[in-house]
Amino acid sequence: MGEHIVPGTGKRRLGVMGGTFDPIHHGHLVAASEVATRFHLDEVVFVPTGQPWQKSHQQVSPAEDRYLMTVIATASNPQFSVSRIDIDRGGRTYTIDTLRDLRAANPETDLFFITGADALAQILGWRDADELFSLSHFIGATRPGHTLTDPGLPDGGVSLVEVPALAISSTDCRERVRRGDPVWYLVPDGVVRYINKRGLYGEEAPQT
Ligand SMILES: Nc1ncnc2c1ncn2[C@@H]1O[C@H](COP(=O)(O)OP(=O)(O)OP(=O)(O)O)[C@@H](O)[C@H]1O
Ligand SMILES: O=C(O)c1ccc[n+]([C@@H]2O[C@H](COP(=O)([O-])O)[C@@H](O)[C@H]2O)c1
Repeated sequence: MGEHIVPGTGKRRLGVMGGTFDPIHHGHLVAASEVATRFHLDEVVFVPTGQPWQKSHQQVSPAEDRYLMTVIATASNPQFSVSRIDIDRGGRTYTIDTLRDLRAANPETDLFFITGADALAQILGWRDADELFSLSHFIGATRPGHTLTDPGLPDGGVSLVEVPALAISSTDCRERVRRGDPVWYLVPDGVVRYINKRGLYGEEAPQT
């Protein structure tokens, strides 16, 4: 365990950044970019959740809005792409389904699932946690306010990596918009404009 580069197998290396992305912010983008460089990834695919079951107690913006914000935020980076698989599958989103589908669509590819320290600490509570590690390597990225520790995950299945710390959360971005405070420079400019255009996070915001 610890920060190390997983030895190459000669296969294509695909990073997978799953998230609710409500909205996507620069913390997500910096984590993906840093991990891509350190782990020599060929591509990072961002996968917005359909229904994030662990956030069922809170209101979540429509999947199409979260998907479009993710496309806008990643469009200028040739190494980044966005997948609709979790949205189009329907129902609650489980990472085991995400990885099975990506594995089926990309047979000659090594998968690297990227999570923040908060999500990494929860993985043993995810559906079919044992099988997750046979489908993908997991990379836990530092996140301000969350300690990056080994939560007892399988040997060799997880790497921890220090990324430049950005104390940004989607929760904070939503609250700032609700209060009328700016989110410029916390999220990409196009995402600020999209939030304004769609009236997200205000009193009249569209809901799922
Ligand atoms: N600032 C950040 N630095 C590193 N990783 C992050 C950061 N923000 C989010 N992540 C990671 O990105 C993934 C997707 O996060 P998510 O879309 O839930 O954003 P969030 O900011 O945690 O949202 P919310 O505040 O609504 O819970 C998770 O693995 C999360 O740990
Ligand atoms: O598979 C699960 O049981 C599971 C439980 C919670 C979160 N996840 C995944 O973790 C990623 C980050 O989730 P979130 O809720 O922090 O946006 C996203 O890809 C989710 O689908 C997955």
